Amino acid sequence: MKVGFLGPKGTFTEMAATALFPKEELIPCQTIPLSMDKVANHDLDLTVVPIENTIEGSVNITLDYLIHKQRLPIIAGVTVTIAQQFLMHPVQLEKGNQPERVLSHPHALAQCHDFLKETYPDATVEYTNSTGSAAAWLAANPAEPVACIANELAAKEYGLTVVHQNIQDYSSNRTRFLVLGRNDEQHDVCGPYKISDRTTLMITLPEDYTGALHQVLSAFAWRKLNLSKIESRPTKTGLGNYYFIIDIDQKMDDVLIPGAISELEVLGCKVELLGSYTCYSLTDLKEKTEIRA
Ligand SMILES: O=C(O)C(=O)C[C@]1(C(=O)O)C=C[C@@H](O)C=C1
Repeated sequence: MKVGFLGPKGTFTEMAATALFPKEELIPCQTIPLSMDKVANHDLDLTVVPIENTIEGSVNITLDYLIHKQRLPIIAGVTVTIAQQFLMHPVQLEKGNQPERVLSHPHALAQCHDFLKETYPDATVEYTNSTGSAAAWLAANPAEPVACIANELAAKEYGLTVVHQNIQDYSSNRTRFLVLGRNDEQHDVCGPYKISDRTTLMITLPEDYTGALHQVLSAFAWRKLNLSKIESRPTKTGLGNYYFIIDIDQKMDDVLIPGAISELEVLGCKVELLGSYTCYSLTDLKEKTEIRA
């Protein structure tokens, strides 16, 4: 089986993909949308994509591409501890150079904002497609006084030195990833620690309907269906038009969730099922060693 991830080697997405699919062929992709296109075109069987981070919130590119461009079903979820490291090329360290620029993925740079402001206030930041691609750039440009933010896997992969460890501004830094597949195929995911089941729905409210969101939430509340996330994103059709992504803390059943969906449809809402799946966790494995003191 071919499983895509945001490449190159050494990204957090690769960590998530390796944990869920240790025996499968993992294929690095340049961007998240490209990995989703490849699943739709049958070049890949599955892809692993970041969806939500404890510090930075939703990964909008994933959510928007999933909703508007490639509606791939969600097969599984996995939460990973995110420990960011400040890396430099050993050649630069031998020369005693300070970094003039710091490269990384926008989410990784945002997760380390306080650290950068306090420790390297004069360095400019530059965005890359992933933490791994920032590390790969450093490896290919040893003469440049540049640092990057990436993980320990990337330091090993690209021969870089960890100058500062665990530099994220909050020790509880976690990212949740989704596994996306195709409608017509079933896949076994073998996660390290199962933590919960989830059903994700996309709900579009009828226009100009007073109290619509309240009624939507009531349909879940009186059935005692626990919601772990509710998120609004623009429909992209006009200012003020939103849809809601709702995560319910259980798998699709025969009675409660179908009942809530029917009730919402009677109210004029459009309800689409994005997936009903198991969530795994990698965070318990390294929790104690990776948290910043
Ligand atoms: O650049 C990476 O290493 C990624 O896997 C992407 C990504 C993200 O999109 O948020 C994943 C986890 C971390 O939060 C930082 C970056």
